[in-house]
Amino acid sequence: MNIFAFQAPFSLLSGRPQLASTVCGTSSSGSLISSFPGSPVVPLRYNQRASKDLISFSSPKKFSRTTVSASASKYAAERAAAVSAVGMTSTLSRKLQENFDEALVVIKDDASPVTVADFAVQALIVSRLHEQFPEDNFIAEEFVLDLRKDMALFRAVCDATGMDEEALVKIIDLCDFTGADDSRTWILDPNDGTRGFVKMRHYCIALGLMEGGVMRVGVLGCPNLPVSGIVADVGSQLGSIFHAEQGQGAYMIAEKDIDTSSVDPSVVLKGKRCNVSDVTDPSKADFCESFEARHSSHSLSTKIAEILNMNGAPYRLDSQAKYGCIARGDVSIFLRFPREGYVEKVYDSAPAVIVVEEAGGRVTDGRGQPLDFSKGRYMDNDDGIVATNGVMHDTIIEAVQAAIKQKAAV
Ligand SMILES: Nc1ncnc2c1ncn2[C@@H]1O[C@H](COP(=O)(O)OS(=O)(=O)O)[C@@H](OP(=O)(O)O)[C@H]1O
Ligand SMILES: [Mg+2]
Repeated sequence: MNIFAFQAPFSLLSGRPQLASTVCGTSSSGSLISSFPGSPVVPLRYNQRASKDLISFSSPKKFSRTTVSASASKYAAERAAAVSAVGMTSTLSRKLQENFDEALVVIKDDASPVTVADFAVQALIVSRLHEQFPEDNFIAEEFVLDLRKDMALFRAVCDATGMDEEALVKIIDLCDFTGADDSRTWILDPNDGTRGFVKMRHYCIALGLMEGGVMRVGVLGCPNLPVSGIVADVGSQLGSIFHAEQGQGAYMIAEKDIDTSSVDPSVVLKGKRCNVSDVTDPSKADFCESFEARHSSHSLSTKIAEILNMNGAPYRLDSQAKYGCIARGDVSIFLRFPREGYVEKVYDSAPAVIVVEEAGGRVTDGRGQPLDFSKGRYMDNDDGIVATNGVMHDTIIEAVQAAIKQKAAV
């Protein structure tokens, strides 16, 4: 199948599903639609690019680190490479979601789905970064083992990336670094929120660079997130890319404004500065959480909201797009409480944390302790994750602890 050959109609409204159960269905044209009861179904069309743009993505112009001007920040070359690669693959993911083929989904051992987009994005980003930064290490979500489970999927990933089978396996196999704290390691979730992706909701391409155990760069590509506001409406322009570098602030750029054929910082590193909200009273704050109740306890977050007199219903959306919404002040609080036994992976949050922090926010575990991404693929954190605009953080942590105690007492 040539994934670039046609552009299926596609619509999406994100929002607060628990206000009234969100209606999801399939339109006569085959596209998934979602809406709130009582409101009209509003078809939204993505900005679409010519297919030749997509195909040229795999061969960007090359810039070595020495091409960065003397005044550029320490990780400007890395940030530009990451923004360019995420911009390119955001557009590819959109095409793959528009032309989603449910026959090409493999179920992994943890019972979660993986798609052509997950593998294609991982392969394209890692091959670009490996070419530019050959000494760097990679931790990314997907493994060759799952790619080999379905030959049709394997071939579709080759088609989408333009890579042959051998090259594809080599690149995906690069992504299981288990080394030391002082290394330079790229951390990638190529399709954060695959369940959202297959259900035509939100997902995110989340990429970060860690050096010496500290996050230095973070980039979030959110193809279905409007460039302003969380909820897509008629005429919304979709495709928000967030990027941040340690000490340099956080920025948001519309996906369509990125020159993905370049990795020159002066060309690529553009956007609007992100600042977290200035809400100081939790009862006036909006919060967000996972769409999937299996990923984060909605009952605990409801209790926390009660303690804080937060009357507004939460925004529920998949992926690290939620952290982008905190960074640009759309919402002020993000709560995440996975079920007992779930082991947090670094790519679930590392790229996003630096984006929120550089926008002035705070991200900790549910006890208020910093998150540690330096121990390899898996994190030692059983306390959930709380992200806020900073000023309310201690108050929210107190409420989290109070809610956990109340729940335990029942
Ligand atoms: N079992 C389990 N428990 C808790 N959290 C989990 C689990 N599996 C995946 N995650 C989180 O799920 C989101 C995306 O993960 P993935 O990229 O693996 O995709 S998938 O949606 O699970 O298919 C992302 O969170 P949300 O998007 O907020 O739901 C991951 O951090
Ligand atoms: Mg993923």
